[in-house]
Amino acid sequence: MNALAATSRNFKQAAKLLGLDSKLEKSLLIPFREIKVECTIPKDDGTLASFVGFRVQHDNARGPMKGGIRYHSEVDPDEVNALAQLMTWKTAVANIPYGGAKGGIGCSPGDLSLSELERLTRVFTQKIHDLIGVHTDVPAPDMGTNAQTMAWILDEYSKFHGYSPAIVTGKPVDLGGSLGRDAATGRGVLFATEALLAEYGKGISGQRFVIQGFGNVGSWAAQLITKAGGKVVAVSDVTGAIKHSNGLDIENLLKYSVKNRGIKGFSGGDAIDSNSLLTEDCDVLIPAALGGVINRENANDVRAKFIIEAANHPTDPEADEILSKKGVCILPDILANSGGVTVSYFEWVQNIQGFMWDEEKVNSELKTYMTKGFKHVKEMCKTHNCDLRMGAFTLGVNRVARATLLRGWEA
Ligand SMILES: NC(=O)C1=CN([C@@H]2O[C@H](COP(=O)(O)OP(=O)(O)OC[C@H]3O[C@@H](n4cnc5c(N)ncnc54)[C@H](OP(=O)(O)O)[C@@H]3O)[C@@H](O)[C@H]2O)C=CC1
Ligand SMILES: O=C(O)CCC(=O)C(=O)O
Repeated sequence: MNALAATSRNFKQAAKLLGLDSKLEKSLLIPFREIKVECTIPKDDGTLASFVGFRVQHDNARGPMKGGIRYHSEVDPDEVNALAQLMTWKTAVANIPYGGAKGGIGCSPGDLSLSELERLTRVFTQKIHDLIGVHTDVPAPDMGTNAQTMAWILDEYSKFHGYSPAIVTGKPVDLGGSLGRDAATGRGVLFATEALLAEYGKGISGQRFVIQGFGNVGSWAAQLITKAGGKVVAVSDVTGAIKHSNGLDIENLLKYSVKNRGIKGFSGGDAIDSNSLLTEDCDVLIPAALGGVINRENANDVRAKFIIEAANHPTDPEADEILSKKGVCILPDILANSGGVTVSYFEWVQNIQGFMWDEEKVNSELKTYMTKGFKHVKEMCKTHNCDLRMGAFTLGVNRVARATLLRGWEA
């Protein structure tokens, strides 16, 4: 099932549980605005290359639309639409004053030089600058983009609108980025996992983790889990997968992967088939890369007891059903990975206030938001007698529906 069909299916199930009016349901599902732009750049060798960029602004009932920008070969309009919708429910679950958006460019960032990436980012920003804004739509990093990408967007946007640090979050600290934003999604994953495991009388310490993806989210999650006493027994990235049943040396693996642009060839573990990573023996599985990776093909073989969705939409609804029958507990993306957008909100607040928080304050506020989010989701599970995914969806959708109704429909 594609990402849009899967996300819309979860939304509709939540709307049914909430008894939403059918017209309101339809209006919440349809995006506010879908933008598609053509971006042509001269490559370093002088030839021209064309790319298609997207920004889907899904909903703004609760505040400015917010969400990352992805650079990946598989970016397509349906996927961006689904990811934008997920942002709407995620910001509502986190209870931060935002709506949802997502963007992306269909490209392979690894095949572009730094100057080509800069040109592409600047052209994309030129094409969308009048449709984003500090109080309308605020981009951030996602797969294939990072603080440097945000710095280029900030610079290009500021040429049209005057210096505007709050136009993006996840930017370098030297340009007004927040301390702690880089680690925030991984740290939020740690806090959410702690909250979930505590319900089962368990802690991070002694649990065995498998992590798919060793980029921003996966590598921070691995470092923080290790620091908290967890054992990361297998990890993968695009170059390969590696396993060590006594726990990988994450610090060294990180150094190795930065130096070698991937984990392939790391000598501190055994190389395994990337396809088998998700079905490795472990207590907690953390997908932190692409969507749709846990599906009907492999769900029956998953051996983890808990799945923490650090990636967006890693689990297909068909897999959800299979895993639920197997008794696997899934902490859904719109709660599990909401630490990133939560600290993005802190960054935006700091930019607007013109005041910088120290890292301790950022991390402790993040813990408060993640813990509250988990508690509110559990309350919805109790009210609607549903699993954590539906608990999160009903919480998010209900908050957005209430804001929409309060704002009214008068033209
Ligand atoms: N960044 C953030 O703050 C947030 C991100 N997310 C979600 O988390 C996920 C990861 O994002 P992020 O860490 O930022 O992205 P990055 O681009 O930093 O990292 C992505 C990682 O996934 C790896 N990867 C890509 N394809 C595969 C594959 N087929 N198998 C195994 N690994 C693969 C990449 O490998 P390689 O580097 O070798 O290409 C890389 O290690 C995405 O789903 C994103 O939407 C959610 C909330 C916030
Ligand atoms: O930090 C943000 O604004 C958005 C992060 C994001 O894209 C996500 O949570 O999926």
